[in-house]
Amino acid sequence: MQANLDDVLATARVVSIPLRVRFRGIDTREAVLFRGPAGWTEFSPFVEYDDQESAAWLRAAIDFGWSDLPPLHRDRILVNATVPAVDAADVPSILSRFPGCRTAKVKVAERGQVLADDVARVAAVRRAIGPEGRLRVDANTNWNVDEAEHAIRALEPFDLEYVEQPCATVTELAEIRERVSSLDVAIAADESVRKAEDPLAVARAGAADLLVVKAQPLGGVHAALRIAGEAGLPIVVSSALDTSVGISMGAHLAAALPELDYDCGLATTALLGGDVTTAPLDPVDGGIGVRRVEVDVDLLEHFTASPERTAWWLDRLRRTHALLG
Ligand SMILES: O=C(O)CCC(=O)c1ccccc1C(=O)O
Ligand SMILES: [Mg+2]
Repeated sequence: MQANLDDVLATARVVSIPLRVRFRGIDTREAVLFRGPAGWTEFSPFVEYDDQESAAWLRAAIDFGWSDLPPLHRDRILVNATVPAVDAADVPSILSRFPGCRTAKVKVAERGQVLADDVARVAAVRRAIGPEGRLRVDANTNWNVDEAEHAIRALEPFDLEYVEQPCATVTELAEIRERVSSLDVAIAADESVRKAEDPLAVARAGAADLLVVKAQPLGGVHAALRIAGEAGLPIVVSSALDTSVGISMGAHLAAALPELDYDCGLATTALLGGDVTTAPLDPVDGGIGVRRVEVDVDLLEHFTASPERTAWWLDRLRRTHALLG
């Protein structure tokens, strides 16, 4: 499962796809697509990530394009709607992009907003999905322990399945988990897995009830599968605003897990204003299929990044590839 730089560059195409809604401060998503013997694959670390962090994303891309897949246990993955930190009034139109999804994940603790904004947004989502819907929130590390406790108590009446990464550190996660242990709200770790020196530290510390696992930052389907197995906690597979090619990587990871009790964060093509394939892995009836994706040359052309951005990405690809062992 080695791919030299020339193999990668031979088919590499850089795309720039507009987002339908601003998400984590960006309104355009850039990605490199390339093809290995096993099929199309994606390299799309966020632009601010350094080469060291991006190396795991390249390892993942090469793993998906150059190696066989592990045995799969399912051919469809139930997915959550992903609701960015929008105004409560915009919630119904966001949710309409996720047909059939029984679960919604809502971004909270957005910088520049206040708790009342989160309460209003979460209330709007609960109203839209009804009492049977499953509702989870993601704070992306943005609360300290006191803020997290205050917010979780304010949001708890809307019946939360879990709170994803309420605070930044494993120590803080352990403390907030302890403080809200009398409430029926689980604590999930995301950044403490995908950005950690040791992705298993949070599980070992007993600081989370479940783990969010993403294929690209963890070095690929095989590496993420190993980490999930060693963690011994329930897993939610999620993505990073990938094109359908990157989502396909996540879908195969989700399909390879022996147990999958939670809906996955793999419906995010619904937030993109376009895709690289004519058969996208968009959510249908609350789920996505598990299959590889063939790119469409006209769509690659349509979303081709500028010469400057293309040069930037190919340069990044070269530097990052040099870091692989
Ligand atoms: O999990 C989901 O519903 C979608 C993916 C998602 O939220 C996400 C997308 C890009 C970067 C970070 C995150 C995150 O989970 O924190
Ligand atoms: Mg998250």
